Amino acid sequence: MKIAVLPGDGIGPEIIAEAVKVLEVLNLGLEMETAPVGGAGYEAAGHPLPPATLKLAQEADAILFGAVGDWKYDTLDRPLRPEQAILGLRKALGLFANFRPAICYKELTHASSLKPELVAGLDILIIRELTGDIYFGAPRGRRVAPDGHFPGSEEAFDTMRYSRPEIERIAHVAFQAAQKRDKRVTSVDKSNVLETFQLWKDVVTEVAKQYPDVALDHMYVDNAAMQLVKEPKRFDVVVTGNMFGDILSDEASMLTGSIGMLPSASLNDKKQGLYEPSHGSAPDIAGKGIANPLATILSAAMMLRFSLGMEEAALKIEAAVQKVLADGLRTADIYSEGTTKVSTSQMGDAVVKALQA
Ligand SMILES: NC(=O)C1=CN([C@@H]2O[C@H](COP(=O)(O)OP(=O)(O)OC[C@H]3O[C@@H](n4cnc5c(N)ncnc54)[C@H](O)[C@@H]3O)[C@@H](O)[C@H]2O)C=CC1
Ligand SMILES: CC(C)CC(=O)C(=O)O
Ligand SMILES: [Mg+2]
Repeated sequence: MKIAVLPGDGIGPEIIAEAVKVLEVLNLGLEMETAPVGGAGYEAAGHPLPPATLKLAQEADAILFGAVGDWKYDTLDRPLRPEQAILGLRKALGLFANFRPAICYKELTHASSLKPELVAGLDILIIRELTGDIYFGAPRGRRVAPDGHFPGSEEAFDTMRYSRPEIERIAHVAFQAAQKRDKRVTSVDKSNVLETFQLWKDVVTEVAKQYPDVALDHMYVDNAAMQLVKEPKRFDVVVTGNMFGDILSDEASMLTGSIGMLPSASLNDKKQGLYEPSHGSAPDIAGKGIANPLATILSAAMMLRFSLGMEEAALKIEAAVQKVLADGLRTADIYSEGTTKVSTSQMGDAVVKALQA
């Protein structure tokens, strides 16, 4: 099994190092090859997604991805910005289905932004459509300013767009995921305002007829954002578009204690997948050794489960994460009084030790 390891920028290399440690100790015979991506790709090869990195990703059985981006690249034009690397990989590999499980470990109910009783036992699965919507819709651009200057500063536009097949396939993914869980799907849209999401709602409703065992409800995204903090346990599977899913998953992460706890899997129809934490490159804490590596380690577990068929090893990693939390080890983002604060690498070492026990 060949894994493309793409650490990226900011805390990317720090958290990926811990996930790699964890995979190595399991001795699964994985062949891991590292390549630069994002700002690191730009520095090494003049492009955030160098052709050699893309080729490695395309030929791998799975991709383990850190994060890309740094404020210092904000002045670059869009195709050269580090973030284009992750968008480009998602598009090139057809990774349309993004799974973001928001699980509140019982040890972290007090680290959540909500009252412990609201999040105890929380287990939501956000399924975000990942290759459509306003992040990819054409046309987009900036109008040339009257003085002929380009990019112009007069007007800018992006296009929100979904086609029926795109909505159908993500709806099937959501209903099939719900069948293995609590059999409830909430489809989040903005159909009271947007044509795109009227189509979304119609198509999801049609697809639901093929899954009579799953209960479907619809919710506007503004209300969903509110319900997530009011009564998060009312949700089981949430299915939504690319942008709403991006925003709601960051919000949901705070129910689990930290964005450093939210893993993700991005799959195509061949089950080839890219696995990354749901957070970004966190330039504000990069290089300090304080980032939480657990979202990345849990993403590696999802990789073993979804792309490599190694369920047992995935369960072992998840149990090891639970053990280190039960032992009271916490990175700064999930620290609370009475627990032991550890660094990024100490957290990774603790997971490794739990796996060896
Ligand atoms: N998939 C990707 O590569 C993504 C890249 N980005 C990029 O990352 C850069 C920073 O973006 P932000 O909006 O600041 O989002 P971010 O997710 O990087 O950080 C938001 C906040 O969460 C904290 N945080 C994030 N991950 C953490 C971890 N593992 N442990 C502890 N704290 C953590 C950060 O310190 C920061 O305070 C930007 O360039 C952005 O475009 C953002 C999201 C996803
Ligand atoms: C570059 C962004 C679209 C990445 C992001 O925020 C995400 O995937 O959560
Ligand atoms: Mg995001």
